[in-house]
This record gives sequence, structure tokens and C-alpha cells, in this order.
Amino acid sequence: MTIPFTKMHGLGNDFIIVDTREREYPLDTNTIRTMSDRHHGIGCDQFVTLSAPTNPKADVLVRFFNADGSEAGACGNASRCVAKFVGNNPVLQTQNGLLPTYQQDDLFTVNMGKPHLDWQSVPLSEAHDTLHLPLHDAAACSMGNPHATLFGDVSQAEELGPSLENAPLFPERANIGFAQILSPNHMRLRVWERGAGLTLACGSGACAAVVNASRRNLTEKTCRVTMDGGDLSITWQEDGTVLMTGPATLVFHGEFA
Ligand SMILES: N[C@@H](CCC[C@H](N)C(=O)O)C(=O)O
Repeated sequence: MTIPFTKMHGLGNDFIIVDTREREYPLDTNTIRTMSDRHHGIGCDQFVTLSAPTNPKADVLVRFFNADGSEAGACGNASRCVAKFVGNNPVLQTQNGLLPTYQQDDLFTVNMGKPHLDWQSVPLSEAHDTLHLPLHDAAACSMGNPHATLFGDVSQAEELGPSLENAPLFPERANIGFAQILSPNHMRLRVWERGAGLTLACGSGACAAVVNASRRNLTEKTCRVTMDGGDLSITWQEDGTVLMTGPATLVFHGEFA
């Protein structure tokens, strides 16, 4: 059997999307890992499946898997790509709830929902103030997936990312953002992603970084986030939800044998 897929990316954070709404495919963890492998498969940071929603208010049920086969509760860049793939501003049903999407010209906005700021929700393995963790003074929150943001030197991502992702403080591992504040409305960010390593951009990581930076009064609640792959615009709104806006790019369609 062959598996039809679509390759997309958001600022170079790349995805394999398999649409199972009309037909099921045998997508076990091994297949996901092999297809995601850049040497033995197609290659991607995250593998995304689409199926029929179980919530009548949603248009599509979306699941996100990292290249190592682990499932993630959220993926901002893939959510924009799914919005483009499905079309007509779909509401996405995800592990983190229903996410409305909007298109304006070439840009896609996803309402990523409310960040979770308490230590149990990140989750951390023990009680700590999530604004100041005893780990490089990082700040943590969940955007439906665990994030910690370190403020200072973005060049430390490769060196510190692997050990921090797996630190005992994060029982479900964590995505580790390295942020440098450039102005109250602009930051530089690199993210070492759980299950995928250093990526060119991380949408949920950009949301988490702006939430954490504005909680510390380092930035305003609307902030441009410049990552290696390009820029996202993030707004932590008055109603508590976070809007993420950026491009979504179709690369090619294919079939995996
Ligand atoms: N690239 C993503 C995040 C993907 C999931 C993450 N690695 C996790 O395990 O939580 C994004 O754009 O948000």
C-alpha cells in the first residue's frame, strides 16, 4: 500500500501531512518515524494526521507527532499549514481544544488558546514559580505543550537544548526556547524542540516566549518574533488567548511506498 502525503512548511519548520478523512492508513509509530527520517524517509520535524472531527463545531481533527514518534498537544506552524491545506478558515480540533483560524492574503492566523501558567500544567515535576525556574532562570508555560524560555544568549541552543529538554524538572520533557529581547516589540528566538531538535521556527515556542517575556515585563503583549526561518507576529490578547500569524507554504505532494 502507498500512503499519499503533502509536504508543507511554516518558516522552514517542516511537516508531512497525511489526510485520513476519506481513507485510513496504517500509521503506527514505526511508520511515522520512518517517513519522518531525513535519510530513510521523506523527512520532517513533525508528522500531522487529519481525520474527521468528533466535535460538531470543528472542521477537522488534527494530531501532531514529532519526528521521534512522540505525540505533541500543539504545533503552531503546522496549524497554519493545516489551515491552508483544508481552506476556508477551518476550526481545528486538537488535544489543546478548538483552534479557530483566519486567512488574510498570504498570512494565516491561528488562535492558539490560553497559555497555562501553573507548574502542574506545564508540567513540572515539583512546585516552582513558573516565572523563575531553578534552571538558568527560565520561565515556563504550556501552550498545550510544555515550553521553557531562557532569556539571554540564543547561540546556546545547540549546547544546552538536549540536556534541558530532558531535565528531571520536566516529566514530559520540554521545548526549550532561547530568547534575546531586541526591543519591547521584537525578540530573536531559537527553539530546541522536544522530539525534533533545533528547528528553523517553532510557533507554539514563539507564543510561549512572548507570554513569558511579557509576564516578566520584558516585552509588550504584541511582539514580532524573529527565528532562523523568519518572523511570526504574536499577540497575547485581553481575553487571555494568543494569536499567532505567519506564512504557510506548500512544498509538494507525494506517495510513500
Ligand atoms: N514545531 C511546533 C511544535 C511541535 C511540537 C513540539 N516539538 C512538542 O513536542 O511539544 C510548533 O510550531 O509549535
